[in-house]
Amino acid sequence: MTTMETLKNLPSKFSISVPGKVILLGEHSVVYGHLAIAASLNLRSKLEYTCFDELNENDFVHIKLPNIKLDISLSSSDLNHLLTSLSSKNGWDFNNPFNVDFDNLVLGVETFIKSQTKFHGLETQQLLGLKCCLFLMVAILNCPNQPKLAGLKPFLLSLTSDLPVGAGAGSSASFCVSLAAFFVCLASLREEPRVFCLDEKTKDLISNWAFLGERITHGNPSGLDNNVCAFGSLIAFRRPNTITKIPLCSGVRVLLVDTKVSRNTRTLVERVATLKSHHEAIVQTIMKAMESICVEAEKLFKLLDEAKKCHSTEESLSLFSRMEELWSMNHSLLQALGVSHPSLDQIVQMSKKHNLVGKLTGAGGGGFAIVLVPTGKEKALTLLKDELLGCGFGVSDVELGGPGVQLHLN
Ligand SMILES: Nc1ncnc2c1ncn2[C@@H]1O[C@H](COP(=O)(O)OP(=O)(O)O)[C@@H](O)[C@H]1O
Ligand SMILES: C[C@@](O)(CCOP(=O)(O)O)CC(=O)O
Repeated sequence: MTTMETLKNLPSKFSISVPGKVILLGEHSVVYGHLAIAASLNLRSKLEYTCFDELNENDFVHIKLPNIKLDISLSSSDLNHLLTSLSSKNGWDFNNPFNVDFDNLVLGVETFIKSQTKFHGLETQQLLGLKCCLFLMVAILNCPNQPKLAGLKPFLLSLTSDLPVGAGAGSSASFCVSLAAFFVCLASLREEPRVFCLDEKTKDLISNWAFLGERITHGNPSGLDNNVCAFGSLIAFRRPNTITKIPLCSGVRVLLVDTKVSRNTRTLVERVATLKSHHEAIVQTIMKAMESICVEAEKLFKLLDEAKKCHSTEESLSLFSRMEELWSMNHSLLQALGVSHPSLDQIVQMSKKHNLVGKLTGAGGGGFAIVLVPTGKEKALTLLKDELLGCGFGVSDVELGGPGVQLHLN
């Protein structure tokens, strides 16, 4: 498979891949405008597009989402029905996702879904996935000033992911960025000149569209997840849209530990909002401390990069040890916000026994913990992995960084 940056015409088949992410520091406080640090993962989602020349009225848009066991067909008349359900009177512009009449468009998509008996009985994850998909399709492909949905050739969109759904590894952002990239690509290739270039400006547009998809799933997302999935690498992020790429010393590794406890990001973000409304000054103080941790960590990552480049092992080890102190403090502050879970605390304790440092990642309440893997601690890591597996947790040793959204010709 060839990775491309530019497409000059719409091929009959192509695919898009997008990484998952791991938040290293600053989850939750990032929702309130504080700094956070996150990295892309080497686990990816892959969206495959296949276009059909023959018109099949009953299977005009075929969407396969095997990770959430959803396989649906929309006929041409379903599509017309979907478009007539949209009640937004305001125009919006493909290049300006934030001008979209979000609430009314979502309402239109919901009305359409409710009107279709074939969608009755879908589970929450399936409904959310379908809602995101249809919303991004109509919002991106059917801007009132340049309607592009009518006149499309029938196509199959199939999206599979290496990422566990709903565990804090960014499956939802990776899903939304994949969809946004696909529809932005289709929209661009239907206009003269028919060129789609995956440059930084386009990645920003894709990320902003994906943010609206994330709003459907999460309610009040910070924007961190869609940005790190779109741009990849290691980034420091501040709401609404300040992104700083941090040079990534090669081979920064973390152990992802799956508690196998399911949780819901929206509920956890709401839990913190409630705590904040009850104890404004205290929660603000906790969040300011998280901000300071992230500012310090950003500096340490830069120093680590330099130390690694100079092969200064002693300096690297001392910087890793300071980073571990920051991770440990961040976990305790998240505990204070009420978003940890006994299984997450158990993983942090087990890591400590082996002289390693872990913390929760993402919304908390279950999902994943991450353990920092400094150079030279291989033996401790192996022992910890065995112990974690023995307790029924899942482990995967992952390298941080790697490309954001990519385009592939099959
Ligand atoms: N591979 C996928 N296929 C379809 N929908 C997905 C996929 N991955 C994520 N989603 C959507 O994202 C939601 C999970 O979001 P969330 O709970 O935030 O999990 P995570 O922390 O993994 O991002 C699912 O309910 C589903 O709607
Ligand atoms: C809690 C929060 O900071 C991170 C949520 O992460 P996740 O989607 O659960 O991995 C929310 C956000 O940034 O939108």
